[in-house]
Amino acid sequence: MSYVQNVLSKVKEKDGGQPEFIQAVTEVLGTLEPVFAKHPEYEKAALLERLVEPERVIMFRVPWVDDNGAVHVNRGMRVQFNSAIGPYKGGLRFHPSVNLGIIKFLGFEQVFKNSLTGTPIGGGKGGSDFDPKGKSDNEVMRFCQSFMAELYRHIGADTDVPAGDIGVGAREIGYLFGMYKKIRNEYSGILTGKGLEYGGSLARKEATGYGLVYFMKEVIEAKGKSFKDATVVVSGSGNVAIYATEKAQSYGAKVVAMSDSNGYIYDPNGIRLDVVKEIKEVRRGRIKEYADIVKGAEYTEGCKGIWTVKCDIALPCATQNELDEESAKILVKNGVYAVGEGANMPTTIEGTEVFQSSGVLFAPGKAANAGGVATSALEMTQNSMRLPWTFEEVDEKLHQIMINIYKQCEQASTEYGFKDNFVAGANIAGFQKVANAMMAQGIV
Ligand SMILES: NC(=O)c1ccc[n+]([C@@H]2O[C@H](COP(=O)([O-])OP(=O)(O)OC[C@H]3O[C@@H](n4cnc5c(N)ncnc54)[C@H](O)[C@@H]3O)[C@@H](O)[C@H]2O)c1
Repeated sequence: MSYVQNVLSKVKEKDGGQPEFIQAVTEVLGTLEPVFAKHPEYEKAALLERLVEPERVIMFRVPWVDDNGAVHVNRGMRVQFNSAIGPYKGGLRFHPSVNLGIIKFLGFEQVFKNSLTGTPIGGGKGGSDFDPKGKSDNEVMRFCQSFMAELYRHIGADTDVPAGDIGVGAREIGYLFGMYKKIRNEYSGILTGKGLEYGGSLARKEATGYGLVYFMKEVIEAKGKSFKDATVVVSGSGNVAIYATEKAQSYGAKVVAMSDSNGYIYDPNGIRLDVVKEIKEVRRGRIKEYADIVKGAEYTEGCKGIWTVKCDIALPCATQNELDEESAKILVKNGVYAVGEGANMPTTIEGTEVFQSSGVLFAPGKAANAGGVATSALEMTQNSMRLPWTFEEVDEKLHQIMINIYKQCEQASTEYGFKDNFVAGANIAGFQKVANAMMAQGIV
């Protein structure tokens, strides 16, 4: 058994109850064999064993009181996965599905993604099984305050800088930041995704979606294709989905479908993003309402059906494992030629294999959606300088970062004999920098 396989089987044994984490480790390690063949010194330093073990896992109780005076208790956690190249950085997710395995998978992915951005940030992730859906603003505030009353001792501008993720948007970041400042009496950039009035960065909101499209532009243009007049399907209708749609439309693409966790809308005339933004960003409603407002649009219950909509480019931007083998086969049959992951690990391993074996250009999330965290790093830079950049400055830097990530993936995949395999390219390029830093820093 090879060193890589050996470590993988140990992870499966030790973390058997964490399927998403095992999936993420399997996917990454599966592409690293040639790197270890070239670098036997990594095995001697037990590099992989160290890489798959978080540096620190913090788990804590989050008690809070609802508007009726009832007491609730949720579980909070922060996984500080790897700080070889910078302070831990990664989002907080508030969703009932959150458990340690999911947060570890996200933290593990984050290590490589952050490395790819070329900015000095390590990998971490956190969250809670709290569900903000249906809660009042005051309930969300009390929850966030209780969450930060514990988290504050573990984070810091040079230690760990969390951000938003599913269920953690501008409102939650504001409440979390306010509580940190009150407890510490310190005004520093301990969270990103902040409001513009208190240290946030212009273009952060747009960054993940825009970055995804910047990355896919490089991928498809290298093959002589273009977003102009391409038919695009975007799953989700949250932060990533909305701004991926906006940028794709600005390049002349026709986005015909979007979804939420209940179902999807199909609009043959092209999605009207102003309506989606009104429903999702202002009213916090359901995507279903779109079909009541826009003539000619249809709503279908069940979110998986979105992958039956014929398209040239698919951008899964909702959640993990939303695109499985069956859906991948339908997309291929319908002529999809490129898939770019806006969400983290939205495609199952089997789904990815379908795309790769069918010659579909497949861009994994850790490269394609890295624009969000890259811009968070730019927010950290602006906070340290105490000087904000304009929207155009940030957007230009983001665009350049995405082009660089594409180039790194391209070079690494070609160097190791995986041409056009962006999964291998992203894993190898992301890994290499972290591995070199870990080797330089000794056994820690
Ligand atoms: N926001 C960022 O900057 C960022 C950066 C990198 C990666 N991501 C990843 O992108 C994904 C989306 O994040 P977001 O920030 O847009 O979250 P969000 O909460 O703003 O939106 C998530 C959207 O997905 C929908 N959804 C949930 N489950 C679904 C399903 N099974 N099918 C269809 N739709 C479903 C929700 O209704 C919502 O519209 C997550 O995987 C997240 O980890 C986000």
